[in-house]
Amino acid sequence: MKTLHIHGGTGDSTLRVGESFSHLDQYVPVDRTVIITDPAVRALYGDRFPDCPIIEIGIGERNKTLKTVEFIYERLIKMAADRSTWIVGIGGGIVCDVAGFVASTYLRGVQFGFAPSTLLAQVDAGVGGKNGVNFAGYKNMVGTFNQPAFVICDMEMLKTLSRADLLCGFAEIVKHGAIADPALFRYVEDRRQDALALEPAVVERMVYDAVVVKANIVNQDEREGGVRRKLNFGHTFGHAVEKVTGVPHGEAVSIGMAVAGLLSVRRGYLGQTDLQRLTDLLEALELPTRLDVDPQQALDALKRDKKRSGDHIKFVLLKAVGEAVVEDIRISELEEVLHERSRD
Ligand SMILES: O=C(O)C(=O)C[C@@H](O)[C@H](O)[C@H](O)COP(=O)(O)O
Repeated sequence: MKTLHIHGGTGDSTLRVGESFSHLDQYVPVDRTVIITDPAVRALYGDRFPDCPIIEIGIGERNKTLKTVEFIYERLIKMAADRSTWIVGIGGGIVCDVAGFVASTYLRGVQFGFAPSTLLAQVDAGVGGKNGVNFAGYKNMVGTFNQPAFVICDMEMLKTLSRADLLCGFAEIVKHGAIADPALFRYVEDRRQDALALEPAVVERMVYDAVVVKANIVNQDEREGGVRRKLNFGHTFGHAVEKVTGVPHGEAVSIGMAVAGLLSVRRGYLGQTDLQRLTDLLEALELPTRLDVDPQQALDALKRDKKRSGDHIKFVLLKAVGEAVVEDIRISELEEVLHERSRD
């Protein structure tokens, strides 16, 4: 097991990569803990949960809502959960987002931790203390910055993931390499077959290196005033694709990274060779890089992004593999790129 720390404004987060989630009882007071999970994760791992009350939420992005949050508040009140209660989210990105948001707001905040069960949640949603829910058609519109006391990344849990879920996690690992760690990017290029076969040492190294990138960025800018925006690489357009097509988050982010790569080339920041490396790697990981959606519909969804201001939007571009920059771009510039791409 390897340990990392995030020092947040509201508290510190200890990230334990390679720890077993069966050791959860060492990190929480079991008699004062409530677990939030979903039925699929409970069916797979419920027999190894510590003996605590469990609140189940529905599976899928459509449950990442204030309605689900309200349902949990009601259950917590019925259980007489008080300020000494701990909340632990065991599940994927949606469970972590909802559990983190509830824990940060119930009684103005109680202690919480995560055991993310998907690769995507281990390297992204579970780490960094940014949790929220969708609202009125806007993605992650209502949320909090608040660090979980601990995050347990148990590699064993990845063995029950579907191929599609696994690939979505690799999209976020590629993102971390692309924005800040060329060695991680190269390692994924070299060892992608072993990673897809879930070779334990290879996956654990990729998770650890990706978490190092995220922790370093969050330690510099917890509340996303500057450098943290780079973690949004591929997400600005990706969220629009996700909304319009309903494709899984990681696939949408993969398309978003390819589009951001094209924009980076167009602006003269990124060389064609590096763009090719990015799209080759995503495709080798069986991730999509092309838009199978009406560009206009995606643009309309993009205009509803919370990072838009007037006719500009904050966009993360690449200067090289391993180096990102955040720029305001005109939506019309993005429109040109999308129309060009859909004509190819
Ligand atoms: O932790 C962050 O900061 C990120 O932006 C990570 C993203 O990969 C993540 O999906 C995030 O939830 C997107 O945030 P949003 O602010 O664009 O809703």
